[in-house]
Amino acid sequence: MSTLFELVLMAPEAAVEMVGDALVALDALSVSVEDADALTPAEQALFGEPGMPPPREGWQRSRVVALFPAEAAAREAAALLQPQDFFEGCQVLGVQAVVEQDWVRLTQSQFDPVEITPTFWIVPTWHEPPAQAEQIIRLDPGLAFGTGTHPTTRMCLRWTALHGAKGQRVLDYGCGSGILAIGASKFGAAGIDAVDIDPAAVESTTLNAAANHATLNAGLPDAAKGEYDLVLANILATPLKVLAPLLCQHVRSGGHLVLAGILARQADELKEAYAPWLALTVSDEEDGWILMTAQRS
Ligand SMILES: C[S@@+](CC[C@H](N)C(=O)[O-])C[C@H]1O[C@@H](n2cnc3c(N)ncnc32)[C@H](O)[C@@H]1O
Repeated sequence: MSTLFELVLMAPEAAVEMVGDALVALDALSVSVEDADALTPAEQALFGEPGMPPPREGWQRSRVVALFPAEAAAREAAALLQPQDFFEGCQVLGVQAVVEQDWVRLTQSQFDPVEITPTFWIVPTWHEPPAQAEQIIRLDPGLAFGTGTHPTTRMCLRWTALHGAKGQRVLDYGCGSGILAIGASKFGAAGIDAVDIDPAAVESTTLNAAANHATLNAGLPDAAKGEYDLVLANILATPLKVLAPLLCQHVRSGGHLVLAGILARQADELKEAYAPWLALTVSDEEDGWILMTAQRS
């Protein structure tokens, strides 16, 4: 039995779906949109009682509730969503612990093996791998962000599978569960650093790497050192823009930068942010999310 953490926010009608996608990208265990009757008295004080006109034009009188396995994950999601210009008007109402329940069983029932390519699969430990799987990442969802169920993670893994990583030095920046770093190891990377601002993610990456017999160094962001053949970063557009000089400086001549967590409509602002160092192009797209990549000359 474990405690779940609930992140509750209000969003403009036009952004509710995108906010939901972003929360899924941050590995919320579930995201639901509730109607106005679900507003607590405190929320009603902020947003008006049910039946009243919306506080602002275009606001949906409902709240978005996302469940996270850890408080740090819920607070990180809140911090990432709040300042996004795309989510302007989005207001975080709070993060709170909710009733204890057997969320392990809950999440297990929601995760099946995930196909990245016909021969590359993410397989929860309680499942048998499919017969055609040649490269397999064994991962139990819920320990940290990154289960392979979101398009952003899948696109990064697919890129690695298609391009290979044999003998390459790889940096997974914002490693979460370590899934991208472990994926790179399955394709021959040698010398992998996986870093995250969240110590729980570093711990989870270490555990998942051991379970997958992947050799890597997991640590906080300052563990990223020098130049890499491949830099993978699946975060969100705003932090990716801030991180542009740092991430580019880690790409060696001839090496690749692979970015995810970007909505299709954010492509131009990302290109602009990276233009002083690298020319990003859109390499893949799934469900409105894009993969942007660049090769250093
Ligand atoms: C969407 S998850 C991606 C997890 C995994 N790499 C994947 O592809 O599924 C983003 C991760 O980036 C981390 N993160 C967010 N901002 C960061 C920053 N400025 N520096 C390092 N890590 C960051 C978060 O803690 C989270 O684990």
